[in-house]
Amino acid sequence: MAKLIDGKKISGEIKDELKEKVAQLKEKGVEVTLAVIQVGNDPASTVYVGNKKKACAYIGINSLAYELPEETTQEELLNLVRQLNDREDVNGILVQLPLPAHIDEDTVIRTIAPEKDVDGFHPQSVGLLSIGQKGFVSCTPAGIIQLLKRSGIEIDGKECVVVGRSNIVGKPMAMLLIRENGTVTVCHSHTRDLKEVTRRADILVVAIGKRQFITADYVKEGATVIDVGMHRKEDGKLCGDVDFDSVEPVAGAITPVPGGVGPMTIAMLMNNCVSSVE
Ligand SMILES: Nc1nc(=O)c2c([nH]1)NC[C@@H]1CN(c3ccc(C(=O)N[C@@H](CCC(=O)O)C(=O)O)cc3)C=[N+]21
Repeated sequence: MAKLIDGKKISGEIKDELKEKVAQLKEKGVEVTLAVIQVGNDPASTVYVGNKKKACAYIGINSLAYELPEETTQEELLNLVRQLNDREDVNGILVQLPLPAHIDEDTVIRTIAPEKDVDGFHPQSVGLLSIGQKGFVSCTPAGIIQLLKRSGIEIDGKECVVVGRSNIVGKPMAMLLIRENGTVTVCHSHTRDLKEVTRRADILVVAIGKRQFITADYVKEGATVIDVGMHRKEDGKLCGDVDFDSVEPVAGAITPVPGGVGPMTIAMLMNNCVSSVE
């Protein structure tokens, strides 16, 4: 029986800490403001954006919501980002991804002022992370480090295996685990014997985007398993990249979906907003 890593509870603790910080800042006359831009009305994006607004309201962060139509041109979006860059009362800017196909995400991300890049997606933020200097860190991997630390799971000296090499999860996850003195291996679609590699992991982080792909035979007895995936099943329920029922009996600790990594992503976004004014 694995220990359940409760992302909902831990994210709640972080949000309460941030609420206190924001109240103290308010006493000094400092406000925290996040601008969230959504282009089009993809239902999943609308749910996430709604969750972000709710978290802002709870903590006491002002949120400005920009809901732009699907037909918005790249230049119109860039102009809005530039306006927000120039506004002194806006501390953080988040452009919800994915964007419609006629807009180049990379150009949009590069246009966000690095000091307002609360997603940690700007090349400057990524560069600072890779040389171990202060900057915004991508929220999902930052949240995973918090889950491990606050669950008393040591990273120092451990075999850490990350499955997935995306710019927003896999790569920054590897960087953060290195920073914590883990021994890190990154696997991806060209990895020859995936199972052989994942079975070495003391800490296994799975971000491959394949529903319930990781089964017990990929996991060493007692390993910590972190599931970044999110898929909706035919019955409407959410599940991850890890087959929870298969892996849970062999793992030492495991995150559920929902209630694991997802809520931590939002808590770390809030944390980045607060540190953008500090
Ligand atoms: N610029 C940008 N930044 C992002 O951080 C970003 C994004 N674009 N695009 C989409 C992804 C996805 N994402 C999630 C956040 C919270 C949950 C979350 O709270 N999940 C809940 C369940 C939510 C539900 O019930 O649907 C859970 O796992 O317990 C999930 C996914 C942020 N993203």
